[in-house]
Amino acid sequence: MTDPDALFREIVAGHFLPGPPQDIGVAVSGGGDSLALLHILAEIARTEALGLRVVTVDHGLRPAARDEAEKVGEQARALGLDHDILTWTGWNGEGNLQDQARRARYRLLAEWARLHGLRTVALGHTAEDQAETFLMRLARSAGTDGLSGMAVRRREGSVTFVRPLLDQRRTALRGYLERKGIAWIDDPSNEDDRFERIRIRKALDELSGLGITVSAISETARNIASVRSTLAWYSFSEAQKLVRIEAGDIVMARAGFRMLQPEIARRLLIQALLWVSGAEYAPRRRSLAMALEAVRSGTGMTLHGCHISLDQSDVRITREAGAVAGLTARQGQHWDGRWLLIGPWFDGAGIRALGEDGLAQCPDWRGAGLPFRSLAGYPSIWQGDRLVAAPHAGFGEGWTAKLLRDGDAFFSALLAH
Ligand SMILES: Nc1ncnc2c1ncn2[C@@H]1O[C@H](COP(=O)(O)OP(=O)(O)OP(=O)(O)O)[C@@H](O)[C@H]1O
Repeated sequence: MTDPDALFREIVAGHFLPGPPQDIGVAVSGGGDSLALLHILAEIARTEALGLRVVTVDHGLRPAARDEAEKVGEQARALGLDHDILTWTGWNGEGNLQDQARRARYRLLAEWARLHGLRTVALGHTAEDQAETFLMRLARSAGTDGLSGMAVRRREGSVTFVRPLLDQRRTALRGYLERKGIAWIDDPSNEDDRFERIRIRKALDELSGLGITVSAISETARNIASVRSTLAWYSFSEAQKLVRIEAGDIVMARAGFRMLQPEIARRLLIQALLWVSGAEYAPRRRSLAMALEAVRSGTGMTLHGCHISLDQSDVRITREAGAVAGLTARQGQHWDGRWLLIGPWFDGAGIRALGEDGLAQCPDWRGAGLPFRSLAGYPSIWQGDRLVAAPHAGFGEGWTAKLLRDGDAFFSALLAH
């Protein structure tokens, strides 16, 4: 009979080895899943060239959380590992708490990893987490992206999050901990019916009687993920043929865009809107459907802080001047998250959108090759009400605007999403 503990080690090790020696981070909440992950990794690290550093996020939401984090610290130290506690203090009492806490956690984990030079952070999600995520997304009528579930690996900037236990069952991991005599913490919010995830977890118990089991759902998520990869590949490949980047605009050949399958066109448009606006989320499905219809009928529209316009040959996605009208920045600061202005800075100079009023002062704007409407959303230098320079509209000497968003990122994001 196969030793179940050895099997866990083999499965987890397969995500990190073989390869050159490396140090990885392990995010441990103190719950059973992540604690099992910690101990399995520690066993692997005993014989392999794998360095571990452990981290716990204290969300500051429950008084006991600090204590629990300290307990994780004790376990880590007993294994001879360094442990850090990161504290989140960001909740303003508004919005979806669980969602905000999750986002903050990933942000803190990524910053922590960068600080310690770790390129990889392991997370303890299990097949149950995957099934719950799938059902939650089903409730929101998700498409292929959402129903693909969580990825085993997900890159965020220079840090990759890895979920080596994503195909493993929670009970099996609890069995591992029990065999080793390791105690874990049951988070009381795991019983709190106010949280959707908990209600879904309970519903899953019922559904499994109908054959809608954790493993069936996980397998479906994997099937859909495979379709998603195919769609992502075709989107990338079409983008290579149709898309060019002009200054800060995404421009797509109109005739080619018309010929795309609706799902591919949708993906290209989402990515263009995200790249131009810098937004974290895609627009809602309905808004996107309207935008695609507007492109098809040749009218264009405003969406997600961007303007979609058409001429004879192209579809252009540009920053909407109105969305950046109130944004200002000073020397050395980024404007609209993507522009840096370089030039003869002086006291009192500031950046803002060129706007129609600014453009009216740029007699040579046509020479720039960008439409009037686009140019209005580009950065310019002002001293009070006086326009000093508008690099994209050919106004003012000695100033350049450096685009900080990498054009390649547009194409690679099509593959990643
Ligand atoms: N407070 C935290 N500190 C560090 N890592 C965390 C924290 N919360 C969650 N994680 C990481 O994210 C993974 C999944 O998060 P989830 O919200 O399912 O955690 P959990 O319910 O606390 O479960 P677990 O039993 O895995 O610890 C965890 O396994 C762990 O790797």
